[in-house]
Amino acid sequence: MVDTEKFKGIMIALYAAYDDEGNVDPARVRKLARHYANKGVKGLYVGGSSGEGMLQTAAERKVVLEAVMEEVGGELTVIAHVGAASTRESVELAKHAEAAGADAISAVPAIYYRLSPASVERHWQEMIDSTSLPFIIYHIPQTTGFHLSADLLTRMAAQDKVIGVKISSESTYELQQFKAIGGPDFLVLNGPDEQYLAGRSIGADGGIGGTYGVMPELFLKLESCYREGRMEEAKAWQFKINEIIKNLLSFPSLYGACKAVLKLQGVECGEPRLPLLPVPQADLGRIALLQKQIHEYTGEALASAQV
Ligand SMILES: CC(=O)N[C@@H]([C@@H](O)[C@H](O)[C@H](O)CO)[C@@H](O)CC(=O)C(=O)O
Repeated sequence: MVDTEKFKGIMIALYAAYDDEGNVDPARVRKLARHYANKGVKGLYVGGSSGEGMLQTAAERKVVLEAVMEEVGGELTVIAHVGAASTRESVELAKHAEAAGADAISAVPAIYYRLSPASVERHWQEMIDSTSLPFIIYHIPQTTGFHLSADLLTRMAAQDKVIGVKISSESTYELQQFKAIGGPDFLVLNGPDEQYLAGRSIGADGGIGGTYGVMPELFLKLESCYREGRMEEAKAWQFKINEIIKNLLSFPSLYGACKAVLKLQGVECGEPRLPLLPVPQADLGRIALLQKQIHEYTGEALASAQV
């Protein structure tokens, strides 16, 4: 039986970190991972959507995971997203994740081809069978086009190694249904950061999110209010977070905006890889204003923690 406690809480979907020429930069990856370890988050989700795993070669993805493990392995929970277009590459990455010491692997159904449930099941099963690591399904139908059915989830969740699902679809009803299918010990991790509180309230055990990375203190605060039953306060923090997210989503790419904000926080991880667009020069003033707002809210969150 896998102890799932270490997967519950605030898990950052780690951004990709590149040098100024756009190459994966292990030193910047380590600095980014350390930045979050120092903030007190539960763990990192490496190589997912925010991590641009789908835009990197398998060799690059291995370098990223190794850098993360060297910096925070054993200190933070590390989930390696190993999903790739082919099952072969996903299995290669899964085996590498086990050798590197990751705590779990996770994968999207696959990309580009329209796949049948049988095909996705086989794809995931090959990864699951290739290691002794726990497996977390990554359900993100708006990007993969594959909708995880109750039937398939039921079959997957029946396996001991399949410990949970990260659900990035926007339906909290679906989240609640997934929890009901998996049962109380099956992890359900909230994907839409805008609905963290709604997801938690309806059964999520924690969350994995991309925007957590520019405001971890606010999500940690929201989580602690929720745990302590201070729902009105939790709601107020979720609303503040949503102001920031709405703003982040107004830039040409979310990840470009997040990285530009992070740079102002003193952590450089380059621009996103094309086709994800960086922030245009003309929009840098808006990024500065956004960072100012995050800074103010973070100050409030930290001050209220001391009361
Ligand atoms: C569709 C999507 O990218 N969803 C994000 C959210 O963090 C999302 O960026 C946020 O809710 C803003 O819309 C995460 O669920 C994805 C994620 O955790 C990842 O980067 O792997």
